[in-house]
Amino acid sequence: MVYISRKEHFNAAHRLFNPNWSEERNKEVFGPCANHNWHGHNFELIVTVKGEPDPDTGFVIDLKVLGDVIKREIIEQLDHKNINLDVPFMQGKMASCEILVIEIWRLLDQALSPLTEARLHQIRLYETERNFVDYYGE
Ligand SMILES: Nc1nc2c(c(=O)[nH]1)N=C([C@H](O)[C@H](O)COP(=O)(O)OP(=O)(O)OP(=O)(O)O)CN2
Repeated sequence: MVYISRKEHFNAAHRLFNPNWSEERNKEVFGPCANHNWHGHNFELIVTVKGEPDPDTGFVIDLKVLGDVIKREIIEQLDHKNINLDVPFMQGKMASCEILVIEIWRLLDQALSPLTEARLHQIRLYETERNFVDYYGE
């Protein structure tokens, strides 16, 4: 089994805000990311798939295909967008990196399944240089 990864990048804005809470409660929980404090991040997205290398090509997956799928399904929807307002798959959801990575997995899994026998293994999403989340579809 070989694990192979592709890194992509997007810039997006968001705020952390629970509409069921008061502004005071939002401020208490989410601090400077809450309420009307819209702000942006330079996200790094690292997608790892796993599989056996094809004997004819030596590829688990063509990295060009993987990159194209990530760009089409994810980057085009998120880059230079407001995650809370502009991104259909995040409507009604909290714009945390945990929820974002779960939704990214769902979309990539759907898109990759018909194209390849390789399977998603891990998605790592950096929200800042120091804050990142890993998801394994569990
Ligand atoms: N569990 C989570 N906690 C936090 C999330 C999140 O998505 N899940 N998000 C944020 C903020 O959006 C952001 O990640 C934090 O920004 P910031 O404090 O500016 O992070 P930095 O690493 O750049 O800042 P330093 O404080 O200088 O390390 C908060 N929490």
